[in-house]
Amino acid sequence: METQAITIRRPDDWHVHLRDGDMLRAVAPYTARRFARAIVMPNLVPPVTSVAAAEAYRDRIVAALPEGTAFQPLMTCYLTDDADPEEVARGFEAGVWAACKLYPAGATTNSASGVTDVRNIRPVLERMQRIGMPLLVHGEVTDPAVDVFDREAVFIERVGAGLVRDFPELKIVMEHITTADAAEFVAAGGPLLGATITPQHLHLNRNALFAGGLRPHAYCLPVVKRERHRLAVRAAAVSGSPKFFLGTDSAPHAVEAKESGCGCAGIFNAPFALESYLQVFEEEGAIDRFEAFASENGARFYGLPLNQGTVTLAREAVDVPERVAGVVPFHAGERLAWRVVETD
Ligand SMILES: NC(=O)N[C@@H](CC(=O)O)C(=O)O
Ligand SMILES: [Zn+2]
Ligand SMILES: [Zn+2]
Repeated sequence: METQAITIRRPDDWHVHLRDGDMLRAVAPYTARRFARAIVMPNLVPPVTSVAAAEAYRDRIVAALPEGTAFQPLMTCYLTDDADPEEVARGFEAGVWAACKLYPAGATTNSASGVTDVRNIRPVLERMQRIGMPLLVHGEVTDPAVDVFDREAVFIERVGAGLVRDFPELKIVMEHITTADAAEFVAAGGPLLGATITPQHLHLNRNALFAGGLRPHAYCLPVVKRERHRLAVRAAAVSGSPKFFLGTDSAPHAVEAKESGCGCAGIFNAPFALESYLQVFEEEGAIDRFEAFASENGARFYGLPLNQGTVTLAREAVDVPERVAGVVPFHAGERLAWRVVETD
């Protein structure tokens, strides 16, 4: 008989953009109502590069949530060319930072201060390797000669493979993987190499960008790819391998910033993320592997305890509104098959 409901251990989101100010207050509750913890991206303006800035941001996140919300933001350090190994280690050892984030300069939203050449951060990476601090990677080259759709695969060739070779004891997460190349690279690596997977890269291929006209709300980075890549990423997500885990990359932008002559990259998927992922696991005949992907693999990779609470989803249709918190959510106007009915 068809599964009618599923209860899983309370999940974590291993990659989210909570933003700041009014946007933070508007969107953070959607992450906190579902996830016990989240790895919070540091690409604010200015970026979160110091321990003091991370602590202040963490306080603003907690203050943005309803009183008594049990949600733990896990902060990250935005690496720049002149990142200081001492500051990085100090923040990690003090329990402020859970990881460092590598943005190749210019690769994505608010990455202008990112790293221009990984050789510039070798001392930081050596230190991170020594203290067991994970490196989270936006894995795209920025070379304008490289086709936008090839930037992840070329990053693996030019940068990723070297990182894994030169830092064999460093925990590395390839964030928001989008290609068969990335899925294979991660699967072939050792246990210290993992990857996060977003809902949009499981649902959409690049046709979605042009379905009946230009679709800014399907635009994120890395951009969605060909169908064969979507299928490879789906296969990785449902494979049962502990190397792949949930990271929504929920990345809200104001409607005017998306629907523009030069629209921002990012999809706001926090409100219905679990419903969206579960639909994919069901389509792939892998409902029994959903809990590991959502609630276990990431925590084990990071070396953190598993959560205690649970979330229950039932087979009940839910209509995704056109706007949530004033932002267009992923799946806007669509009907999803599963609904969260209980969290405790
Ligand atoms: N994913 C996106 O398309 N956008 C993210 C940045 C990122 O994760 O690369 C954002 O901050 O808007
Ligand atoms: Zn990114
Ligand atoms: Zn992101």
